[in-house]
Amino acid sequence: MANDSSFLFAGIRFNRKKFGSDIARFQKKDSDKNSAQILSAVEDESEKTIEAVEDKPASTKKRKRKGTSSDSVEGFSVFRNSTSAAEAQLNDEGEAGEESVKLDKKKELNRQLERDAICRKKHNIHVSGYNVPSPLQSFDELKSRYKCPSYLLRNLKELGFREPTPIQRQAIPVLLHDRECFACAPTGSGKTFAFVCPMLIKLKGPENGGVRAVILCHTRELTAQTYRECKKLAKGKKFRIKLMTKHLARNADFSKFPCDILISTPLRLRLAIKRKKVDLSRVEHLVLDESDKLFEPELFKQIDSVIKACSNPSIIRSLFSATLPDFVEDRARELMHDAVRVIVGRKNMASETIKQKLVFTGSEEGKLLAIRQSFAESLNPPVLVFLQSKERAKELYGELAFDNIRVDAIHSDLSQEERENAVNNFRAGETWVLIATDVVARGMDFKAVNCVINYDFPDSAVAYVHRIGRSGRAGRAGEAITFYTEEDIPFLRNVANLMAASGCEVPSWLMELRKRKWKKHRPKRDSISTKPDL
Ligand SMILES: Nc1ncnc2c1ncn2[C@@H]1O[C@H](COP(=O)(O)OP(=O)(O)OP(=O)(O)O)[C@@H](O)[C@H]1O
Repeated sequence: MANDSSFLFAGIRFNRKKFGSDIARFQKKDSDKNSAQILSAVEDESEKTIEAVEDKPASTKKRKRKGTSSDSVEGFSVFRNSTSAAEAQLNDEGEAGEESVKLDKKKELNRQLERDAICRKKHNIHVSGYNVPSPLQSFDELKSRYKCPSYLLRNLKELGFREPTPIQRQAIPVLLHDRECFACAPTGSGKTFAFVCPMLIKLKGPENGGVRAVILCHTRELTAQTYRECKKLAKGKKFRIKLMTKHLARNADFSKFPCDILISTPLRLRLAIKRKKVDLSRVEHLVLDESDKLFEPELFKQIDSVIKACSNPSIIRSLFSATLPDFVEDRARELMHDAVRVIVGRKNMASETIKQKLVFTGSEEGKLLAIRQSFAESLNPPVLVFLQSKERAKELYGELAFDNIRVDAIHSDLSQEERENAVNNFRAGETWVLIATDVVARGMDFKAVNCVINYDFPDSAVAYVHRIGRSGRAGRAGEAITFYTEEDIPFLRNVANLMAASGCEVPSWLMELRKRKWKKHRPKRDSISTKPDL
């Protein structure tokens, strides 16, 4: 397991055993030799990963699909091989020019390609698409390359962001070049700033005349958190950033008050669209955060109406998540024009900074004993405990509420105010143990959660990755404990695979179990109680 912040700045999934020779190579001091070697390693990979040189910003006014020839990259279809695009650019420019100018340009282009390749290799960034902009070497380049305003640089400093995370290095330039983008990077790796930063730079300053940017999140809690983050990053500039509340969705007329950035759940925004209270035809930036969740059937209708309402032909859409199933990639390709695909580490992986453990509890009663024993031995708050339903969350709360620990619960049966209080108290450290359903499993940034306990086995690999990702954020170490009973054994191998892939030690017998298709495993479980049945 990687320690401290190395994960944050180096991406996930670096199998040290497998790539031992590469590590040795990277550690050599001779930088010329080093970069040449890395470059050749990258070139070796060029059939798998397309690296590209920084290009002029694409025209946003009338974006068309640039070619439909699709090559297979890492098993995925991409829009066009960007290596050939870089060469094409050279040929175009060179035909009329002097031979020496052409040569100089070629050299500069190669140097740029080399720098990009080294940076991407170092940070485990994989890109595909046509003419992918160069990654950021540092936050300083926000100023030198993109004239980032000083208020934003100041806010970055205040927040203590010294270096861009891998997703920020690549996604920010992509969006600043007006390219649509779908991105997958580990939980807690700074995806929010990766889409808010280019949005603020592009919007420049407040303007009247309708909503200019929309961020969609799947829960109210996440919209509130994103709103707060946006405000922090925009401090010093008078952007009108609005959080779509129930009241606004029902009553507000957005044509009557200015709004630069609107943050909403799809349900609330759809309601406002239906009531003709909001006009999205001028939206220039649309972000779908936790995009795979938004594309699930129960939310798809709602986001579809938002996407249709955002009818500006030069809109830039982007999709972000820590998990990117193939069906979302397919949707993204249908939806987007000339998009860039950015993957940090490997898709759908758990974060490497989390120490993961499986605990056999035999029965439901065994789980209750195990959690009590674990808290009695060492309770290291804050701790998040996940259950498969609100009924079970209430039951566990009923059991632990009198155990002399500061415990609270959050689930969909609570009012909005109660949910907000539960989140705020947990953030403030007043609640030590927060019992939750999957309502806070994605996107929520509770700083320094020491341990996530999967009291109930998660119902899918995606749920596992997001739940445990509430811990081990921003490069910090975290812990995840997953209880399992007989009923969960068929799915153990799937968790074991995720554990092994993120560098955790897994007993060999687990890896010998059969793999099962893991779809919505939510068995009926005995109720949680130590009281004898009467
Ligand atoms: N460049 C940076 N340097 C240090 N910390 C950062 C940087 N960028 C973001 N962070 C911090 O990292 C934490 C996680 O960021 P964020 O919530 O955006 O993660 P995420 O990738 O969206 O996670 P999830 O997939 O769970 O939604 C936040 O507390 C944020 O302030």
